[in-house]
Amino acid sequence: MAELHFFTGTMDSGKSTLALQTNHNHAARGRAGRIFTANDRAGEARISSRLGLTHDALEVGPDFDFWRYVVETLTHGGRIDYLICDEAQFYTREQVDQLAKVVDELQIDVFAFGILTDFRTALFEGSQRLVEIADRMNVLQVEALCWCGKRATHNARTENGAMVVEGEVIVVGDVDEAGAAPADVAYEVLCRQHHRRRLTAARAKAVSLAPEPLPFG
Ligand SMILES: Nc1ncnc2c1ncn2[C@@H]1O[C@H](COP(=O)(O)OP(=O)(O)O)[C@@H](O)[C@H]1O
Ligand SMILES: Cc1cn([C@H]2C[C@H](O)[C@@H](COP(=O)(O)O)O2)c(=O)[nH]c1=O
Repeated sequence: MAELHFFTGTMDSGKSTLALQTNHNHAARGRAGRIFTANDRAGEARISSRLGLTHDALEVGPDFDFWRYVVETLTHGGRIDYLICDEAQFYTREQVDQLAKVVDELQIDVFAFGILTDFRTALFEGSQRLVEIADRMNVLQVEALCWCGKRATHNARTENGAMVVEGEVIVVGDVDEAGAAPADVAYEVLCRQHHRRRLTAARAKAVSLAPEPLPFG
């Protein structure tokens, strides 16, 4: 039986790497797949992992119709055994419903990968629908870590180094490299406590280096 799988984790937890590994393993056994992504950092129609792997992909815009694409491909003699769907948080609710229909009506496996919540801690539309209807939801085993060493569960956005909690939901970006100058817009994974306190690694360092107040009054 085909299934709709949803693999989730914070940014930088290995989702795109797993997406490309999944594709590799299925393709190696002669199965025919299609790879989709939306707004990848590497640019349109590319899927990229921080481990250095990249692959061509089909770009999913807001009007893309998975059901129509698959039916038209099959009608024209193409073969599809599975779909790899990266950055699935950016898909619309309707597109996730189309993926479920592809699984149920055409017996094609779908492997979807995406972050669950945005920088404000609200569910993304595509991820919410995947949580609601996926056959299996898997949290990635490689844990991204907060600067304090605890498991990171939240994706924080920074603007010129300062954490923000208001703004556009979709802003493509990357996590800052340790020690590098902060990008205009970047992301940092944090545990809930430090996300709640807006305590990024840079701010924690600045606070710890601040001189102790003199013990008067
Ligand atoms: N230089 C490195 N050596 C080993 N592992 C790395 C290196 N750089 C990145 N990684 C691994 O790659 C993961 C990020 O993979 P990626 O697929 O890009 O994540 P995601 O798609 O979830 O944002 C990191 O959590 C880390 O485990
Ligand atoms: C939290 C958050 C993230 N994004 C963007 C930033 C990246 O381009 C992707 C996540 O990619 P990854 O492969 O999981 O690292 O999503 C966003 O647009 N809005 C957000 O709130």
